[in-house]
Amino acid sequence: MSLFKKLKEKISHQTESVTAKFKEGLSKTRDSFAEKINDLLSRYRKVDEEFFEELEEILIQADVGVQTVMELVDELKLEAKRQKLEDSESLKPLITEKFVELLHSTAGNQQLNMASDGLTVILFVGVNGVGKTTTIGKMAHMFKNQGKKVMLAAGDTFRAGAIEQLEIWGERAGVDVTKHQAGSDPAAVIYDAIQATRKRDIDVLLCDTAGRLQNKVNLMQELNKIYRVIQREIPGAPHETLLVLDATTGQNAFSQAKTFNEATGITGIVLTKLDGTAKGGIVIAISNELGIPVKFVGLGEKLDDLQPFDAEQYVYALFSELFEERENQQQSEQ
Ligand SMILES: Nc1nc2c(ncn2[C@@H]2O[C@H](COP(=O)(O)OP(=O)(O)OP(=O)(O)O)[C@@H](O)[C@H]2O)c(=O)[nH]1
Repeated sequence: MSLFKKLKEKISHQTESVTAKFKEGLSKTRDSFAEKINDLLSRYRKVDEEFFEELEEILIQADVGVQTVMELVDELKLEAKRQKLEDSESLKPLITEKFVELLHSTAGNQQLNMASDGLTVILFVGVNGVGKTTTIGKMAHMFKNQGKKVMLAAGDTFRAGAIEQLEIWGERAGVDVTKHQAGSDPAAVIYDAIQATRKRDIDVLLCDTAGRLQNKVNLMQELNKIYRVIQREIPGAPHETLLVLDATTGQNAFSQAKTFNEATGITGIVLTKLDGTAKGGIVIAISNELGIPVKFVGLGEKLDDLQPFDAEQYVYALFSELFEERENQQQSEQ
């Protein structure tokens, strides 16, 4: 069975709408990526050093990350040699396979860690403008659809407008928001929110925080205080600390991830605005080079555009047209 068919089979257990979302959300990346790879394949019948160099270039341009690209291409070269693959066409399934392999081996556990009993607390960190508030709103909607009772805590008391913005998302998702006045202590907001969850039998508490990267010491102190409050109230919490990163910022996302990871232990990444970039290869670079799993991706602005990250769906969305087109072409030539 061709790799493409295997991939298709693997994702067939999911609903078509998820496949469609990934395809639509990754259309910019696919368009530039697929076009370049198609062009490469048509120019090189036989693979040689130059072919691999050009492939490296394409992957780096898609923000896959230099270190990851080197690893990937070295493995491809070795595997091509081992399997005695010489024509470029036969290398294509191998490229896809390596992408999936890499994502599986480095991405770690993509499932959200939820409390086995009682309240699950999820902390969101990240700089302003990355889509943190939007992500919290989308996630509230997702949990609500799963039948869970959700509450939001307006822990970004620093940025003007952040509390109101969270309230708007709370309304949209139909969930309550615990808030204090702007400028108040974020740890106190989160403490109050935890007390409120007890009265209202809440399953999941999603906590916003301020993203003041300019001052790492402040950031650390603030987050540590929040942690202490949460841990004292709910043993084992927070169950997740999710770093929200904007895919369109490319390499900037890396430095943010490094700083936040030093300031606090990140358990997962939410990569937003993947639909807004042609450089969607950043997912691979982030999971491979930072060793932190990408747990969710933002594929659009609507409430249901936040999707659990799925390596197969991602690779299928990037490569399916390329495969389908080529397979159809080959069939019509036969
Ligand atoms: N296309 C697209 N837009 C997104 C996505 N996620 C967020 N956005 C948009 O990004 C913009 C910023 O998002 P916000 O959540 O308002 O960001 P913010 O409030 O500055 O973020 P924080 O300060 O991090 O809370 C908004 O216009 C969102 O609609 C996504 O996955 N795709």
